[in-house]
Amino acid sequence: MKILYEDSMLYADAFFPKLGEAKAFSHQSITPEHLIDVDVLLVRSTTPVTPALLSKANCLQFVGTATAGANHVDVSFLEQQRIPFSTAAGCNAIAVAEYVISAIYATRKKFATPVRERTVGIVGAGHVGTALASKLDALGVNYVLCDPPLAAKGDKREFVSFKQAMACDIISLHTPLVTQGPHPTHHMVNEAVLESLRDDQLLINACRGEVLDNQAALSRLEQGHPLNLVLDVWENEPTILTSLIPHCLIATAHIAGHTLEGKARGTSMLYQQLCQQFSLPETVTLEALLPEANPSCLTLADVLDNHLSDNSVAQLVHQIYNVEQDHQAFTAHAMDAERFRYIRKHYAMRREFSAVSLNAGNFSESEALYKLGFSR
Ligand SMILES: NC(=O)C1=CN([C@@H]2O[C@H](COP(=O)(O)OP(=O)(O)OC[C@H]3O[C@@H](n4cnc5c(N)ncnc54)[C@H](O)[C@@H]3O)[C@@H](O)[C@H]2O)C=CC1
Ligand SMILES: O=C(O)C(=O)[C@H](O)COP(=O)(O)O
Repeated sequence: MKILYEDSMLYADAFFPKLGEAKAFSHQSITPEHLIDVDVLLVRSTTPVTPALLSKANCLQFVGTATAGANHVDVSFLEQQRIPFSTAAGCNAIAVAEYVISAIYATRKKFATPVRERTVGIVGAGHVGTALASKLDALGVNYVLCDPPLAAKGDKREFVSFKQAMACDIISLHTPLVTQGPHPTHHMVNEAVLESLRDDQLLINACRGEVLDNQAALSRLEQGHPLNLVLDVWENEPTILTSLIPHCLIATAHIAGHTLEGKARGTSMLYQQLCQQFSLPETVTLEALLPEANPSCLTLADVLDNHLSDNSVAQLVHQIYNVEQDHQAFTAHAMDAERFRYIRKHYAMRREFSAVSLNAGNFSESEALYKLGFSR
């Protein structure tokens, strides 16, 4: 079996050579000729899987993306061609949720009300939205969920309307990019929605750039209306609207999902799916590959006051991941497509909270921190 995989798939060289002849490619140099005689194509979001790319594929039996989003793949074309396709659904949900938690606490001083007294409107209650909800629960922060497709499918959780979600103190977007059908998300946050936002709201977009009308946001800011933005994703990546960057409280290069665990899980999920698809035994496990975090253990007395104040949560969370550092790196130099790609390619992947165990001592709210994701 010939397997062609994108070179940014973490630990791919530990997994795929066990299944056949495995070869890496770079998204910038792949051509249709590379697909000749290939059985399996594995990508991340940087390789658009189009009819043109597959035009010379003569024996393709499986396409997989080691990502949650699939808007870079022409899924209906694969269906027409009867080529099985799989995503790595949920692989980086925790990573994105932890990015959002880090951002909420990094920007907290901009707002008069403490985080615990604000409500988060989570738009899209799938893997990421649910992981975020669970972490907010742990911290005692209120949230509401908005997900009309899930509500229509009979999900039993309580949902609010999009309008209600957009009235929340903090709005966090976690939908796929959908351009058709009853619940499109392309420019879901458009000029009219932006106009309805108050000065004391925070809008976080860590799903897909095109869900927020970037030009409308810039126009509003340039007209002098305050808009508190945290943007990890941008329209037209990597050729983004650079003039929007200086207006953002936090701006990053589509790295919310880039924890070591999130990327590794993406690769390992595709490995498992390939084994199933071709009835092959699974001989490699992710657990055996992940290195120990540094530090791998924190003692609470060193980092926290005696309760979960905003400052103490920020202090702890930011020891593991402070999104402000990614913001500094993103804004340190002039941005263009090359720089955007460079930052993503050389991103020093962070660890998830679960990689760190807490020595909680007598800390009264330690259970909340384990629920937030830290290990015991
Ligand atoms: N910044 C980053 O690094 C990452 C970005 N993402 C993006 O986040 C998206 C969500 O990821 P997951 O939660 O894993 O996907 P998911 O498929 O588990 O959940 C998405 C949810 O959005 C809901 N939804 C769809 N249309 C909606 C609408 N119009 N209004 C409200 N809800 C709607 C769906 O019903 C679904 O429950 C991905 O599709 C991807 O585009 C995902 C991971 C990393
Ligand atoms: O999983 C997704 O969806 C994402 O947005 C990924 O985090 C994108 O990462 P790359 O595939 O661009 O490395």
